[in-house]
Amino acid sequence: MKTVQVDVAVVGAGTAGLAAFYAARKAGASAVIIEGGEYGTTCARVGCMPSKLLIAAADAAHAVGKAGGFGVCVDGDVRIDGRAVMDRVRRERDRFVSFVLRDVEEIPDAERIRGQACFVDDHTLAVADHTRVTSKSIIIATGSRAAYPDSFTSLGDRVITSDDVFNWHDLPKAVAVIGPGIIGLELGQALHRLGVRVAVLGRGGRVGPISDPEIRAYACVTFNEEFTLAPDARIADMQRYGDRVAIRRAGPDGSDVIEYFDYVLAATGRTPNVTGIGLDRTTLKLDAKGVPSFDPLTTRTVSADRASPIFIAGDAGNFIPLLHEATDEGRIAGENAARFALGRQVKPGLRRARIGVVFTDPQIGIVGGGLHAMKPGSFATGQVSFEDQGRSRILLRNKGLLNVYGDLASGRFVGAEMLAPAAEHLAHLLAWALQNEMTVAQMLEMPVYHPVIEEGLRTGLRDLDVKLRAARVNVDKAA
Ligand SMILES: Cc1cc2nc3c(=O)[nH]c(=O)nc-3n(C[C@H](O)[C@H](O)[C@H](O)COP(=O)(O)OP(=O)(O)OC[C@H]3O[C@@H](n4cnc5c(N)ncnc54)[C@H](O)[C@@H]3O)c2cc1C
Ligand SMILES: NC(=O)c1ccc[n+]([C@@H]2O[C@H](COP(=O)([O-])OP(=O)(O)OC[C@H]3O[C@@H](n4cnc5c(N)ncnc54)[C@H](O)[C@@H]3O)[C@@H](O)[C@H]2O)c1
Repeated sequence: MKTVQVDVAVVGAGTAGLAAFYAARKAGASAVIIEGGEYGTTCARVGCMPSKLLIAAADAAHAVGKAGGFGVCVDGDVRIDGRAVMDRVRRERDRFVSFVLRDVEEIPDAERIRGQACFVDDHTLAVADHTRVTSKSIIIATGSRAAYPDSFTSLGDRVITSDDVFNWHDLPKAVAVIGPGIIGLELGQALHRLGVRVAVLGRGGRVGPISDPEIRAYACVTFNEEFTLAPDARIADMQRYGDRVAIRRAGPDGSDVIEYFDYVLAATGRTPNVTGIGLDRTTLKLDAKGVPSFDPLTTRTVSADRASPIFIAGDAGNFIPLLHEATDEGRIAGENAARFALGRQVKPGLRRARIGVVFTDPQIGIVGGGLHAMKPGSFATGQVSFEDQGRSRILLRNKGLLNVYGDLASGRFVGAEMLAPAAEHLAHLLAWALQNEMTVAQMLEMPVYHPVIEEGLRTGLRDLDVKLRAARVNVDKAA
């Protein structure tokens, strides 16, 4: 058994782990990074990048279908070559992965350890059966994995997760996507646009990360115009039937509907990789899901009896499982783990305004914590529909509804939920305003070009401004 002694040991060489490792070294600590799986990160291998590559192909197919609306006639058959689609997805994915691999290979061999790491105690890790690492502080950056109910396993190789999709060499004919969350909606719509028969089936009525009932209802109708989305599908039974899966569920009129699919794509959520890594041998406090409790500002975990030497970052912490948050948390964890190891004070790091984008069409955008996180009665809502919005109509992308929320007491913008064309851009503008604590009146002083989709956002903000002013007049009158 080899032994290694360092200031900081990072478990997991994903986005958060790499950011943590570089930050710890930059802060003057000696560090090692331990990887139990393949190098390359979830984002590049099976996450953000391949999913957006698949969506890009789907959007190209969709654009051909819409061209007639502009008087541009594509005569003859439009054929989707599934092999070519998947070939590009895998080729470009491999290119993104290669950039990560190049960076990882620049890390000196002595600072990189391969193998599954497991805690022995708060300061010690066993890596596979070959290395024991003793470290002044440790960062858990082990990521997450797709999770689905045990009952799905009876479907054998017919149940797949998003990881499997990006290794396909061709497109199947029919896929049932279970779980209308972020992954289910993105992949479900993309597969549909690529000619796969798709049904996206949920439980309980959720649609992606949307918590505003108006936006959710609008999204549900809009997506259903294109493909089957049943957020509360009431699946009675899923059975393997030869090489296919038969799904029995209640149809709209209450009668039984049975449909057959090549695969069930389980998109029922992800679970942090914190089981089986020996956390029971540490002094960490764990939440109900077995995830270490931690302070999101410092990323330091909470230990039973003293200042914890263990930090956590990225999906492993299950706080905001998004790429840019993994990078931020990794950097904060790396800096703080180094400070702790070198006998300095742990400090809060920068946490940015919350933003979420789902790459459907129209896209979903959430800014702030979402409607469900806001105190009832404390805010007003401004609204805009994109159905008659100038630029959106020009582009034939006039589908969408946006709600913006403003704090009644301060007049500040506090969040938004939308299904909108170019929501990725609208959400960024709004997130920047949120982080700068702008009032709605200040936001309306900002320039808006013509004709652009942002004019729609301005209409929503004007509506909100009127409501905030009216509320203030009422308060003044009452006083
Ligand atoms: C299909 C899909 C699409 C996505 N799209 C987006 C998107 O568009 N935008 C966005 O912001 N986010 C997106 N995400 C989320 C984003 O990919 C993750 O939030 C991010 O990759 C998490 O990074 P991480 O460093 O925490 O985990 P990872 O990159 O998974 O790194 C964790 C590493 O730890 C290793 N590991 C685990 N256990 C051990 C152990 N015991 N010992 C040693 N090593 C270990 C793993 O092998 C892995 O390499 C998507 C995710 C998926 C699945
Ligand atoms: N664009 C992006 O930023 C992006 C894209 C993909 C993934 N991600 C990240 O990946 C994470 C995981 O995504 P996800 O879509 O797997 O999880 P999710 O939590 O967003 O969605 C899971 C969905 O499955 C449903 N569900 C759970 N169990 C079910 C069951 N038995 N039957 C039917 N439905 C069921 C839930 O109600 C929910 O709608 C996201 O939270 C996000 O952080 C982000």
